Amino acid sequence: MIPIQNKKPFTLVLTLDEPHRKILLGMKKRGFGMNKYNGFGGKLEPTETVEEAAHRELWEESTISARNMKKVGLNLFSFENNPVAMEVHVYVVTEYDGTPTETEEMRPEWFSYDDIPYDDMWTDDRQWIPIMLKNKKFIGEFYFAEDQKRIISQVLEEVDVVPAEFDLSQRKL
Ligand SMILES: COc1nc(N)nc2c1ncn2[C@H]1C[C@H](O)[C@@H](COP(=O)(O)OP(=O)(O)OP(=O)(O)O)O1
Repeated sequence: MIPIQNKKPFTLVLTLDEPHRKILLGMKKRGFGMNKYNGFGGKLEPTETVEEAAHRELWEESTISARNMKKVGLNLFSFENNPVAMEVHVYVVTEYDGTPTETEEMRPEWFSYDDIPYDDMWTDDRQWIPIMLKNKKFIGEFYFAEDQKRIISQVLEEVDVVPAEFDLSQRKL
C-alpha cells in the first residue's frame, strides 16, 4: 500500500453554464499548479467548514459568489516521497452572482465541454471531469510520480453519496 501518514483538506469548485455546455476554469498564476487550468479552490482557514472554504475560495479567486453548491466528488492525491496526501472536495456551482474576473491568483476563462484544455491541466482531470459533466458523483485516488505529471496508480469509482471525508483506512491503492 502507498505510504500515506496524513491528509490535508482542500476545496475545488467547478462552475458550469449548463444550458450552453460551458465550464469556467482559471489559469493558475502562482503557487501549486501554476500555469495549469483548474477549478477554483484551496486550503481551509482554521475555523471554516469545507463548504464555507469552497465559497470563500471561489469568491477570492474569481470574484463570483455561488448561489448554489453541490458536492460531487472527493479525490485523494498523493505524491511519491510525500507522506501527506491532498484530500480535495469537489463542488459544482450552476448559479452565481457577479462576473468572473481576473485576480492575483487566477485568470478565469470559459470553455466548451467539447474543448476542455486537458493538456494544460492536472493529469487526473481528464478522468473525473467527464464523470462530473454527466451529473455523476465520484471518489478517486491518484498516486503521482515525483514529477507531479505521471499517474503511477489510480482508482476512480462512481458513487451515489460522496462521503464527508476520505477514510484513510479504506484506501484501495
Ligand atoms: C494533483 O491533482 C490535482 N488536480 C486538480 N484538478 N486539482 C488539484 C490537484 N491537486 C491539488 N488541486 C487543487 C486543490 C486546490 O483547489 C488547489 C491547490 O490549492 P492552493 O495551494 O492554491 O491553496 P490556496 O489556499 O489557494 O493557496 P494560497 O495559500 O497560495 O492562497 O489545487
